[in-house]
Amino acid sequence: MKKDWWQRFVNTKSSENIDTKRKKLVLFAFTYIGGTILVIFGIKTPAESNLALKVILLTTAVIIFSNAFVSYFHEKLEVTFTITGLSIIPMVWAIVYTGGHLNTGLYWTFPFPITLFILFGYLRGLQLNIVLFSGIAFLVLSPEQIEASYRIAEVSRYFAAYIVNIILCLIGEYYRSRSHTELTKLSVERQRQANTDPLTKLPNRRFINTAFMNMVTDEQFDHFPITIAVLDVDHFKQVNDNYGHDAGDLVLKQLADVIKSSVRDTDIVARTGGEEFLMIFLDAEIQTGLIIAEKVREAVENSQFDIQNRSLPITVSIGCVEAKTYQQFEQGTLLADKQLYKAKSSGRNCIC
Ligand SMILES: Nc1nc2c(ncn2[C@@H]2O[C@H](COP(=O)(O)OP(=O)(O)OP(=O)(O)O)[C@@H](O)[C@H]2O)c(=O)[nH]1
Repeated sequence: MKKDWWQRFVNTKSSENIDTKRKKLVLFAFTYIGGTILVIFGIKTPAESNLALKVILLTTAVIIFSNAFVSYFHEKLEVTFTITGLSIIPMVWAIVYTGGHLNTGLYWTFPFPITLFILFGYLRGLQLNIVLFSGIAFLVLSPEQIEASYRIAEVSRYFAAYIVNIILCLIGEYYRSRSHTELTKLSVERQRQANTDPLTKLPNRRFINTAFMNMVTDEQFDHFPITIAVLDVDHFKQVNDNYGHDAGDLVLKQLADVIKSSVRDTDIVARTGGEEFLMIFLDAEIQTGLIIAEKVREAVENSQFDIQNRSLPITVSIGCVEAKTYQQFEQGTLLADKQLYKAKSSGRNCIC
């Protein structure tokens, strides 16, 4: 909690989801369009003259169709992308080896570089494209080893066009990925600003009501019981009245540091109002919560608040309640406010 509280809560999931969605759409488009073409050519390829090609085209179609279908039922999309991506490579080699339909094999290799870049990103996509291209080059340059026969002029034009295709796809994917990263950073920074109190740099009320509330209501949140403690500066109006608003702001900044250094790293301290702070002690039943709150109260009482070459005495009152479930947490801040009111009525500089 003391440093970079935001790192604990930063949410890049929505941006990752957008990227995964894009890959998924490409995968489905590739599967349904590419798979249909494979089936058509698989059926058209005569079994007597080209059984191996027929089997490979139809088998790849079955793999990519069933892979896309199964992906509706599981979350591990990376596995889906890998299976489809890797099944493409031997199929392309087979097309080049046999020459494909009417010896047009080389022309059908052009859509695959971009598919690999989209499914695997620019780095792994480049590695897989190098593997794919090396295999194609080996086959094309070993005419005596393969069934297909390609003319020399056709092969050299093909290499030039295919390499240009890979380079353009690489450039496109690289800059797309870079702009996606930049946009994610920008969005994270905006989220951080929207959830941060500009004066104390602590989380603000918005953070508690949104990001933290989402975390608490998540099934995987296992930090109950928690103690909710509302802290309010005593007679803060007098600080403003006697020393000015800027001096009051300085006190609030120093106070934020004192509170943060008095609680545990796992605890949350937010500025939820003018001179009001909310502390959330995780894995702390009320007894532990009261001990931490007392530590905070004492630390504030014993701290020097240096304003205009003077040391101001500052005290705080704190209201604490325990929450064992997220439903209790929702009610917790209201109940803690009532406890705070009791502490104020009991003479301030105390905890209830
Ligand atoms: N400097 C400064 N003052 C603020 C800020 N937000 C609220 N305040 C002031 O905090 C003071 C709160 O005063 P009150 O609500 O009367 O409470 P109090 O004087 O602290 O008295 P008790 O809470 O009853 O002990 C007001 O003078 C507000 O103007 C802020 O961001 N900066």
